[in-house]
Parts: sequence; C-alpha cells; structure tokens
Amino acid sequence: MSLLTVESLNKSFGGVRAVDDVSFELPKGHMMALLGPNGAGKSTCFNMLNGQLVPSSGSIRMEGEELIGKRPRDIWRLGVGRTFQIAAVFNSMSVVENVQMALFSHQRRLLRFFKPLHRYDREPALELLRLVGIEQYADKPCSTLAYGDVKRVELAIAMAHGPRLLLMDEPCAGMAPHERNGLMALTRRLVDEQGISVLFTEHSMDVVFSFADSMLVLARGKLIAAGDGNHIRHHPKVKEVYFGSGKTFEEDAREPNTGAPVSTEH
Ligand SMILES: Nc1ncnc2c1ncn2[C@@H]1O[C@H](COP(=O)(O)OP(=O)(O)OP(=O)(O)O)[C@@H](O)[C@H]1O
Repeated sequence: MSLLTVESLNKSFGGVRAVDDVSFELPKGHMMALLGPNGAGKSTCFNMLNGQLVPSSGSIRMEGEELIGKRPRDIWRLGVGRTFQIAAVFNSMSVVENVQMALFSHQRRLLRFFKPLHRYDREPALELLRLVGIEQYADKPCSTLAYGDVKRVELAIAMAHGPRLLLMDEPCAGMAPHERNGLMALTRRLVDEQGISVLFTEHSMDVVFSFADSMLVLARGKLIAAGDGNHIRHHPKVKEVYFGSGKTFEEDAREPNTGAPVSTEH
C-alpha cells in the first residue's frame, strides 16, 4: 500500500489554476522529487499536503486516512513533517536543546517549573544528533554553526516528531555543492534505514537525479510527467518546459574536484 495517495487535487486562486487535477502515489521508504519551473504549483501542492492550504477539490490520503479538512497541527501529529527553504531553528539555544525542545513538544508534555529544559530528553536528543552526524556540536549555540550543519539540526528536529512523510522545501537552497550532497546523502540514508518517505522540491537537478527514486514534473499546475530519472530526462514535455532555462539534467552528483561519489560522512 502507498503511504500517500493524492487524487484529482485542485487549487485555484481566482482565475489561476495553481494545481490542476494532480494525482500521484508515494510509496513507503521512497524519495520523490516534485519539480517544475517557477510558478508551476510546487509550493501550493506542499501547502495542501500539510494542511496550510485547503484544496478546491480532490483527495489526499495517508495510508487510507483523508487529510483534507484536518488542521495542520493534526496532520503534523499524523506524521507529516516539513523542513523549510530557510532552516527554522532557535539560534540562541544550543543544538541539543533545539532537539530536546522538539522531543518535548512531540510528547505534548508540560515543562515543570523547577526542572530546566536541558534535563529533559538529553540522551534521545543526542541519539538524533548522532543520526544526522553532528553530535559533536551538541552544546554549541545554533547561531555558531555552518549553514549545512544548521540544516542537519533542522532534520534532527523533524525526525524528533517521528515523521512517516517528510516534506522538504528546497532543502539545498543556499548551500555549497559539497554541503548539499552531504545533506541529501544523509536524507537518502534516513529514507533507507528509517523507512520514512520524502517528497522534496529542488531546483538543483544534479541533486535530484542523484538521490530521488522518482520525480513528478509540474508545469502551470498540471502534472506533465512522472517516473524515474531516465524517464524524466528524456521526456519530451519536460525538455520543452525546461528548454532555455539552463538546466542540465546531469547524470549524477559527484564531489567537486575529486570526482568521487558523494558520501554521508560529515
Ligand atoms: N496565495 C496566492 N494567491 C494568488 N495566486 C497564488 C497564490 N499562491 C500561488 N499563486 C499562484 O499560483 C501559481 C503556482 O504558484 P506556486 O508558488 O505554487 O509555484 P511554485 O512551483 O512553488 O513556484 P516557485 O518555484 O517559484 O516557488 C502561480 O501562478 C502563483 O502566482
């Protein structure tokens, strides 16, 4: 059974059909990219999946349960996590405290007046930092981290909520090539080892073709192609919408300068 089943999804803003009759299935343990030129409808799609926007019509089911009509908070509790283009962390708190806070909020517990935050859930938080490869920065303030590491903190925070589906909004925006390969290789490992599913938007085609199992391509709200890298790379409609955009559809991502395959090591 698919984790996510989207059927005939529509969203109009006045006369603009931002998402136009889109249907797809996302299997468990699968990494899928949602592609398309600017204004294609990717953000609108994401915002409907996590309940921020109410669709004009259609259906979004997670393991059979209809998500449309539920509040974003309830969808999040059902296991739909999200990371953002600009990482959302508390800069003044330490790395581990950010994750402790997320674990704490996930368990819906109330802070006890005399017990400081740092005494809650430190071990499980450290375990999550180990998972994303930044345990060594646990007690540093988030504000002192390199941007690639802040994105890892954001991933640990998202994992603290035990997602079944993680929506990642341009995860590599603003990152250097070696940082983005590291982050996506880590995400790939979380998909393979933890069995979560990931749907991500991304403008860097090298990242997409290296790490995604499959791709959806939107243009003016419509789904024009769906399939694996080979299918998408040679799809005439995809070539048409990207023609002249400078997108290269490279075969795979390699570490810059060395030509070595990317690694999840940090
Ligand atoms: N709140 C809104 N009100 C009116 N029109 C909107 C709104 N949100 C999106 N649109 C329109 O819907 C269409 C799809 O926009 P959307 O932001 O989903 O595209 P996108 O693929 O995410 O683009 P980008 O890659 O530039 O972020 C565009 O024509 C946009 O102008």
